[in-house]
Amino acid sequence: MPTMSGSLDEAVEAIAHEIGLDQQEFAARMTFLELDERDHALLRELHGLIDKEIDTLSDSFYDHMLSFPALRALMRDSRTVQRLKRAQMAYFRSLTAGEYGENYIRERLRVGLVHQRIGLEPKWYIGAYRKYLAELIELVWEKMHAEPQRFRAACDSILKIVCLDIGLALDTYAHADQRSVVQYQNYLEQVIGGMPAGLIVVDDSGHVRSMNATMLAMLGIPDEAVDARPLLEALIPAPELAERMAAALATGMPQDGVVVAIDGHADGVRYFEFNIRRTRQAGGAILLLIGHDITFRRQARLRLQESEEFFRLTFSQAAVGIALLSRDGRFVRVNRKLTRILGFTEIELLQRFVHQITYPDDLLEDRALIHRLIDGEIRDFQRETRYVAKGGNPVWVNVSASVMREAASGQLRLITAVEDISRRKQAEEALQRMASHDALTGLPNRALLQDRLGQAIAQAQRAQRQVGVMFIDLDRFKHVNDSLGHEAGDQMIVEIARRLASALRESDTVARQGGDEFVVVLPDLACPEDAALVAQKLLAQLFQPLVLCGAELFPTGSLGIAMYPRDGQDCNTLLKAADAAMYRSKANGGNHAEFYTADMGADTEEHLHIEASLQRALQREEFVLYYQPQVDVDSGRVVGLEALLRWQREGKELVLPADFIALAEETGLILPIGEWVLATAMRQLAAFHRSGMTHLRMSVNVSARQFQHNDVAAQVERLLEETGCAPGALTIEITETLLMERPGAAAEMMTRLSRMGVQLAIDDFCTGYSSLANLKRFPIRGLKIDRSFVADIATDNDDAAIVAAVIALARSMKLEVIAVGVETGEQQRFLRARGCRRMQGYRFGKPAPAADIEALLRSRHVDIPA
Ligand SMILES: Nc1nc2c(ncn2[C@@H]2O[C@H](COP(=O)(O)O[C@H]3[C@@H](O)[C@H](n4cnc5c(=O)[nH]c(N)nc54)O[C@@H]3COP(=O)(O)O)[C@@H](O)[C@H]2O)c(=O)[nH]1
Repeated sequence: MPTMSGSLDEAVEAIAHEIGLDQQEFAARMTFLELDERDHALLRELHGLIDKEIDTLSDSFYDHMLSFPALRALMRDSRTVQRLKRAQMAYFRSLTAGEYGENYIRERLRVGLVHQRIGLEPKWYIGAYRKYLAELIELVWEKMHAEPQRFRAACDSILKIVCLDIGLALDTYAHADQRSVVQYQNYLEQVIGGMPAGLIVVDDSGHVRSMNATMLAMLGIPDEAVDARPLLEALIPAPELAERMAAALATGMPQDGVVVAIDGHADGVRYFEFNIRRTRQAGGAILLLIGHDITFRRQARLRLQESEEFFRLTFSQAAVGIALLSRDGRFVRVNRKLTRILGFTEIELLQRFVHQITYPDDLLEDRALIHRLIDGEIRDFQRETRYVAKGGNPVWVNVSASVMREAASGQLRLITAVEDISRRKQAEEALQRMASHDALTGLPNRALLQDRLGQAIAQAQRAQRQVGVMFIDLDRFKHVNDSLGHEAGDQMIVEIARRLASALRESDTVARQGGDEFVVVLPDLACPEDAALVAQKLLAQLFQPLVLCGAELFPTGSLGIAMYPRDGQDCNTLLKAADAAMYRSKANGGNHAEFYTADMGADTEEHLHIEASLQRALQREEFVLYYQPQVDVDSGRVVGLEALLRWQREGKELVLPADFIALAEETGLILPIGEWVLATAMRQLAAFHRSGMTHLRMSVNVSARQFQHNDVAAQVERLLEETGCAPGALTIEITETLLMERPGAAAEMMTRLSRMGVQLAIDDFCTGYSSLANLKRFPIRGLKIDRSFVADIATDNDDAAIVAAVIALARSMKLEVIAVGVETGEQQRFLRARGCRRMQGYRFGKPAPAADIEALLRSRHVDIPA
């Protein structure tokens, strides 16, 4: 609603000016009312008579006024009534005061203005004048009834002044009212012109009466476009709008939300929404159309719908689980994928908190991250963690989480994407297992063993305890492998692994080192005796019957024990110590346990040193061949030579085979070394033959390992070709053990050699207890009687009997026989007496370099002592 600006005085001044109420006008009004100085004097006289009664007059006047509810409503409280009464009394007094100058006029205008402002309509205050006049005249009558002429004159004066007052008040009232209407119209125009909504006023024939600036702008038409009162249809050709306008006109019902599309705008189709109201005016009904351009709102709503649909589809069909959580972790919304990952229904999940489905071990870390997220320390996080599915199984998931504020509720929400990574984790675990476990037995491998041993040491260090490390090597496993085949060997390893594992505690570790070697770690021991007890238990567990390929075996093992901290402070030292102790056990016959002692350490170091030196020796050509003569004692002729390997280390004494052959076999270096021996011996034999000693034979030792891993037959074939050596002059000496361990492979190789014309002899005959049946299977040309028997034939009846039997056996099988290690005449005679003519020993010549041997050979025969 408009309010009058400026003060009451200013408004009074303005009204006086606008209605032209100056001195002249006032004087004219008084003249017309015949109000002159005589009236002034009479009223002044009257004023003196009634002044004291004015208060009573005022009271009864107000009693009358307050008996009308409409007037009572204007005088809200007693204070207002009192204030008005005082004003009224002042007015009554001024009316008869006889001073009717500028102040009097202003005061009258003020009264009229105030009445207009408070809404006291003229009917009330004219009525009030009537009441007031009636009482005043009665009062005057009381004072002047004795003088009727004077009374009549006084009444006339009172009427004049009251009429002057009424005229002034009515003029002011009417003018102020008119001013309000104008002001209100201005106000409305400003409101309508400035309102953000468009407004169209349409008459009942559909012509536009007016349109506000906003609507003109919305439609993109100039002001003049509506001057001629066009049909609205021409400006907005929309049947829907016309229809709804007709309905509003006919029924008077508001028509809201009428959406109209208007084409032809530079920026494409625009959409308007109208609310239609019918109102009445002089001359008939009119329609008010209040319109809004909803193009952007509509587009925004469509986009919102689109994005909501997009989100809904993405959420429900996502390939990952998605969940909205409240800040305390309650599931607020979940998608289908998440229910599938966890096996819970949507309802079940919405009744749970995320911590209720988190794997207990992961809970602490998950919670900490969620708190940091909620506290704003981090914006998001990603973590691999475990949830617990409905059945209780843990499920590995990759969780990506961030926070958002929900638009509708303003609540903080956690939004999480949950990817099921169980299969990847399983694959990783399988890979990890493969990397840390032995494929055949499933036992921890070397890498994991190192890890477990490291942990056991650290734990024992903290708790002042001891750790037992055991190295176990199966006895004669190679024999099983070679004789029963690799499959049987694998079965045996698996069974041994099972036996060892079943004999140990959960906290112990048994690992496979490779081949037939196992390592056991016993953490948290009080003393070495505890380890000894476990060792006995393990050996007993091994020594249980095992049936492989129909054969019953009783596996045994060589077991070495090292103790932390006594024998070493770190993994490697302890493993080496246990290994050395195992070797000692093996050297002492196996099937028992040995604790590590300091002297074993020295052996081990020496072994390592020799191993490295052997490798260098090959490169530096430090190996040489010595040759020992083999003589026919009857003729005294050197019939053959045995090539014997020597290691000439720079600046050191000659090293004999006993000190390095076993190690060379263990490390595999025997393969290149053996090949070198064969080539050198054959080359030397060819040289001797070329120099005329064509009767000479050459024996070369070939170890079992060479037979297993090198194709000796192929090597010999090639070397025969290369060196020009006569195959019939070459004898390959193999050990009896080789025949026993790999009879099949040995037979095949020997047959090939034999077909080339190469002869074969069994070295160390009788040391391996090979069966006669075996001998018959192989293309053997000769036997060598080991020097260990020869040494004691004079003193040991058993040895003498064995040697005699071997010679007899050889003769009966038509095999050549040669005795080695003949040093004395007694031995020579004994052997000769039993029928052995060929001998080798210091009695006839020690092994010597080729050059020295050549001199001996040139002498054509050896001096055979009697
Ligand atoms: N695979 C290979 N093994 C080889 C090779 N060279 C030798 N060997 C093996 O080493 C064993 C020991 O050889 P060596 O120390 O050379 O001893 C030989 C003779 O020196 C020794 N002998 C001969 N007569 C006597 C004697 O009267 N007294 C005595 N104390 N020792 C004597 O015997 C060894 C020869 O024996 P054998 O081989 O059985 O004929 C040797 O036995 C081979 O196994 C090689 O190149 N490759």
